[in-house]
Amino acid sequence: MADPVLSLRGVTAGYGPTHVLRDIDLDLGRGERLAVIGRNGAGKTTLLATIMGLSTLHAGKIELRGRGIARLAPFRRNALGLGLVPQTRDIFPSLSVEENLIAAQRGDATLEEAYALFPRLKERRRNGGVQLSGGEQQMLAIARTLMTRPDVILLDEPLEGLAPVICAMLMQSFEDLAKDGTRSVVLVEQHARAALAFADRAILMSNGAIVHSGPAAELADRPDLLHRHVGVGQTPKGDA
Ligand SMILES: Nc1ncnc2c1ncn2[C@@H]1O[C@H](COP(=O)(O)OP(=O)(O)OP(=O)(O)O)[C@@H](O)[C@H]1O
Repeated sequence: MADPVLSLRGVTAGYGPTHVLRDIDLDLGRGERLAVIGRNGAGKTTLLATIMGLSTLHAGKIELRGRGIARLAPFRRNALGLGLVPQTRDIFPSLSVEENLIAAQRGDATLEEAYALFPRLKERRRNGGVQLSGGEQQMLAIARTLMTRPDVILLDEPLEGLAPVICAMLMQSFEDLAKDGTRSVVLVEQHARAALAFADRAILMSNGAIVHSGPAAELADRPDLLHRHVGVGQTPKGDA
């Protein structure tokens, strides 16, 4: 890939002395949509954590726009354009929606942009984080990350535990985020079908390694691979 925005080479990482990721090579193009698929414990969250600097890097290189970032603290990586929406959402429950957004604001990011993406948050702007539904909390978590002006957005299982109608709304927001082609979006999802329909390219992870990488549409036509590598109950057809 010519001039990837993000590049990992020979990355082995984990938590303390534990090794979880094994020899990961990955390039992400500018504006690319990448789906990361795999069963529970495959290492998907650890991959995002490693890109953000939230795990222990044992070996390998991580570059953002050609600059080595492996030694930088997470907040420095965020300032350079990496934004993580964690599975835990990490909103401030005691602050209002608007206060949550302002607390995350960096540079010329505006509340209007966040509210344009999620009009529901504007309606709920004076509500406390704790008063929000699960779907609204996820919208707030995504909007908070957007307020840091990332050009690479890492989404960790954003659909988990949410009703189908909310999942559809969130998938539409990811389309909106990616549509002008300047932001790259990495979507970790157990809803394999939804993730593959969104993505340009997909990687399958198993046991801390990338076991398949290719066009998302191609993987969508490989029920054998999806069956083997996506967790129990994730039937390849008819998944949300
Ligand atoms: N903080 C931690 N300390 C030690 N080991 C961890 C830690 N977090 C995760 N692991 C281990 O790393 C492995 C990969 O976990 P990870 O959360 O990256 O998988 P995942 O593919 O994101 O799965 P899930 O869908 O359950 O989040 C698992 O064996 C897990 O037990």
